[in-house]
Amino acid sequence: MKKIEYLQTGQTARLLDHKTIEEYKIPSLILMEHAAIESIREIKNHICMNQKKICIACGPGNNGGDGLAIARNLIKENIYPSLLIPKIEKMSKDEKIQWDSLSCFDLEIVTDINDLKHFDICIDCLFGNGLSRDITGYYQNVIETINQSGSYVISIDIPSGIHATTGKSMNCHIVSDLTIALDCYKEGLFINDGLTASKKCISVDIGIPHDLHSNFMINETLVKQYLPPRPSHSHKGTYKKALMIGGSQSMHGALYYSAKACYRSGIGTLTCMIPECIYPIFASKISFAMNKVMPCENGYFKEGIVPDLQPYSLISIGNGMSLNKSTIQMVQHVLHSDKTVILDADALWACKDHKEWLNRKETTILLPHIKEMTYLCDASISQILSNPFEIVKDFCRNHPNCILVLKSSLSIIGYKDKIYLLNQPNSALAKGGSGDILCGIVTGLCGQTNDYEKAVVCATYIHNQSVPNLDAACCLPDECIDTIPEIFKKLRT
Ligand SMILES: NC(=O)C1=CN([C@@H]2O[C@H](COP(=O)(O)OP(=O)(O)OC[C@H]3O[C@@H](n4cnc5c(N)ncnc54)[C@H](O)[C@@H]3O)[C@@H](O)[C@H]2O)[C@@H](O)CC1
Ligand SMILES: Nc1ncnc2c1ncn2[C@@H]1O[C@H](COP(=O)(O)OP(=O)(O)O)[C@@H](O)[C@H]1O
Ligand SMILES: [K+]
Repeated sequence: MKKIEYLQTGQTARLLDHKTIEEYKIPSLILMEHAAIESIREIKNHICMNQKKICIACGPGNNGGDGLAIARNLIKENIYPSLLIPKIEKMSKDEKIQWDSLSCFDLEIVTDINDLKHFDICIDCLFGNGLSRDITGYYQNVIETINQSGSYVISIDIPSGIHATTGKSMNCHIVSDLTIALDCYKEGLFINDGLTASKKCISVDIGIPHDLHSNFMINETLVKQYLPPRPSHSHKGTYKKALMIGGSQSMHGALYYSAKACYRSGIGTLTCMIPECIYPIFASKISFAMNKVMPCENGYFKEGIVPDLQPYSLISIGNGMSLNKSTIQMVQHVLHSDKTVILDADALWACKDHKEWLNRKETTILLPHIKEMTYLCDASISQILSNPFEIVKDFCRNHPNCILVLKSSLSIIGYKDKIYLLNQPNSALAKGGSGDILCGIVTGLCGQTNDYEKAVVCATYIHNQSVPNLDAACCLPDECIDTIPEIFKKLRT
């Protein structure tokens, strides 16, 4: 079974290493030994090492120390790697200990960088989390030679040259076939140059106490723990009454998708508030939800309407509403209520000049894609793309009762000082309508628990897993929605 996986910046990962060593009194050499043993286990899961020419390229820090510990553990299995090593006097304290522990073995030392071209497998232990400046000269030469060698490249902790926090290449970087992140994934693996620096990324446990972590990768194991139960003896009133506000003449499909996905995800009762011009078509497509029909003007909600929100405990707003004054008025009215609110699509735009509306006592859940995120912060699309984790953290620090899902092929969820990352690209969702489905699943799950953080994590995962058995290019939103029951079933087993 897959395990719980963690996420940190370069700095916070170092802090956790430090805490483990200083407070938990676990020596760094023990962590290094775990790192070596677990890395070898994973390497074997990916490539056969027998009869292969293997080189371990070690840098001057503890990443290099990991490499030497891997070498010693491989010898136990009768595998004798060659080593590229720094000058002994440049080695860190722990790396020197690892080097001394190899003194009784006669491993080949690579002295000519050109010889790096002749290995089947290269284990990259040049730099990890301690990379502090641009790589030039000798190490640049090493990195470029490894990249051109055609070997199967395995990077330990992070591809050398990628900054663990920013994901930016420090002048040059290794491109790896497999990256084995030690203890936790570093944010830099998923952004900027980091995103394409590894073909595959996994993490291994190296003995850092799990309770030190509070930022998670969203995977099946986590979601199984977070999914709200569905007691057999429940009835519709056990769950919440949700109201979905949205729709307009030209976009009636958006609310239809949200409503259908919401019902598929377990809501107790659902009312859809729509402008009257779309009532006939909407009612002909949806029979399970109640409809609250409001006056309309030019195909949109009429300005100045003040709907009664009292019967509902959960309100989503925004899908298919359009950018106009009545949307702003409705969003203002909803955010001034004492209800849990889910803001999506055009409702996010409506908050552009009114961020103070988000300073509410009740929970507000926001589901922006990258463009919509520009309405919520003072950053451009390119600034958000190159720094998404910091943008999400900054927003959540300033809006402590908001749960933010920054959506793209990677989705980042922020709540207070916590971060979750979903990194499972699914291009079936790269279509209009997908966001509306997410809004529906979020509403459905929030209708079954008051732990909205967990509900949003589950919803984001369930949405991401909706892959009909069709080519990704060909899926319709309805077909994605129709996979939701199977995903729930799998999560409950
Ligand atoms: N005790 C710990 O903290 C553990 C650390 N581990 C490993 O240790 C790594 C971090 O170790 P370190 O902090 O020693 O850092 P690194 O091994 O990443 O490298 C730091 C060393 O590289 C030098 N350096 C940095 N940038 C350079 C550049 N551009 N050109 C040339 N030299 C450069 C620094 O002066 C320093 O000597 C982790 O990524 C992980 O692989 C693991 O062994 C697990 C336990
Ligand atoms: N390639 C992809 N991989 C994973 N998820 C994706 C991908 N493309 C889109 N998505 C997801 O689909 C949804 C699209 O939302 P959005 O852009 O708001 O769509 P719309 O407004 O058209 O309904 C988001 O949840 C996003 O994370
Ligand atoms: K490395």
